[in-house]
Order: sequence, then structure tokens, then C-alpha cells
Amino acid sequence: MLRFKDVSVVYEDGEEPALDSLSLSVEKGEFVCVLGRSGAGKSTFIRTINGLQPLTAGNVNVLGYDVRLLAEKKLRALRSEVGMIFQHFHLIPRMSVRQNVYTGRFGQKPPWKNFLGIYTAEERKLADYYMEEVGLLPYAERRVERLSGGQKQRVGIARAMVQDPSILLGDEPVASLDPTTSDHIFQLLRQLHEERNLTTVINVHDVGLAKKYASRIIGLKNGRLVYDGSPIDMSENDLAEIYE
Ligand SMILES: Nc1ncnc2c1ncn2[C@@H]1O[C@H](COP(=O)(O)OP(=O)(O)OP(=O)(O)O)[C@@H](O)[C@H]1O
Repeated sequence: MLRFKDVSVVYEDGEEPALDSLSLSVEKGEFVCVLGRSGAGKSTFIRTINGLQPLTAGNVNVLGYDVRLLAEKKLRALRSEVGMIFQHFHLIPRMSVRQNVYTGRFGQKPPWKNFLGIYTAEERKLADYYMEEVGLLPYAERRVERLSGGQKQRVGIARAMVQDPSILLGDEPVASLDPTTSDHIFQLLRQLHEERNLTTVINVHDVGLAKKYASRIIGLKNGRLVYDGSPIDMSENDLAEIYE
């Protein structure tokens, strides 16, 4: 499903590589949490998966496509298979929950239909379904700026899910939320992961959440893989290796 082969990313003004010859595969149905200190390369790793981050060397294969070789049109098609949720939600504050959720369909339609807000009955049903799933259907017409952080992230999740993705990525999706809300968000992500048979890759700072919800943990340090295994097998030494 995802294959990284000797992937390196060096930023223009970066001294050290953000990713350093990283090779790994993620299979369908895995729920992967990525751990690492600040600056370890977690965000860079996530962004290479949907082609948001150009590679300096190596290649990334997603759903059979070599991301590096994809022309813009094919890259758009690939991105419609990959849902993404962000730390700061990336929502449109003055628009309603429903309108924000609809923006998840943008990759699937011509721009003029998005501009005019034309959605099929199917799309409306899908949006209602996911607003219900994330517990926000009663707030569908409320402006997003009037929601709590946890509710905003639920909108972000519903927006990603209406894409009907096969891969779900999260770049620190709970970093700005309190522990209880974070746990609820992970519960929801895990539930959607099972229901939709997703492949999920999420960066997280909270080791407890990773241990509780991941089927596999990847530990990065200085852009290199320093742990790759199940949460149960992760020892104190492994953690020290990741965070030291
Ligand atoms: N746009 C950029 N330009 C230059 N250097 C960058 C850029 N983005 C990230 N870096 C550098 O690349 C390295 C990896 O950054 P990255 O954001 O992937 O780490 P991270 O593990 O996600 O960190 P955090 O947990 O703080 O978000 C860091 O040294 C960072 O300073």
C-alpha cells in the first residue's frame, strides 16, 4: 500500500536531512502511529505520502503509484484517495460545519461545481452520514468558529472521510487538544479505521495514545527509523532511543 525506498528529504536551508534514507512499507489495514522528538521528521514523512513534500532522493510508492513520477493530474487523483487531518484543523472559520465538510469533495469535482456549491444527492448523504458519525449533525449549520477544538477536529475528520479515502493521514491531529478530547478523537479515528477498512498513519506526541490505539509504531530520530514494531513490544529502552 505504501512503500518508502531510501527516501531522503533535505530542505534548501536545512543542514541535516529531514528524512535520511528511510525504507519501510505499510500494508493495508495498519494503524500506524509515528513517534519522535520535535524535528525528527514526522511531518516531512507524512507529507511525502500525498506528494506535498518533494523528495531529494529515493521513491515513495502509494497504491501502486510512484509519487515522484506522477504528473499533476494523476497526483490529484491520488490525493483524492488520501484523506488528511491537521493539527490546526485548516477549516474555513466563517463557514458552517456542513460547508466545511463539503470541501472534502473538492478533489472529486470540477472547480465550477465547487464554486457554485453544487452537490449531488449522494454527496449530501455522505456528508450527513459522516457528520452523524463524528457526532456533529445537530451542529451542521453552525459556523465552525463557534465550535470547540475537539469539535473542530471532528469537522476535519468528517471532511477527510467524505473523500472516501483508502488512506488516512494525520499530522499531529490532537496536539492542540486536552488529554480527554485527544483520547475521544483517537477512539473515533480507530472506529472509522475499522469501519472503512482504512490504512491510517498518524504523527503523535503522546506515547500513551500511540500505545493504546496503534497496531504498529514507527519511531523516527534525525530522519532515521529507530523503532518499527508493535506497541506491546516497545520497551523503555526503545522509547529512550526515540526520545533521547
Ligand atoms: N520548510 C522547511 N524548511 C527548512 N527546514 C525544514 C522545513 N520543514 C521542516 N524542516 C526541518 O526538517 C526537520 C524535520 O522537520 P519535521 O517538521 O518533519 O519534524 P517533526 O518531527 O514533524 O517535528 P514537530 O514534532 O516539531 O512537528 C527539522 O529539522 C526541521 O527544522
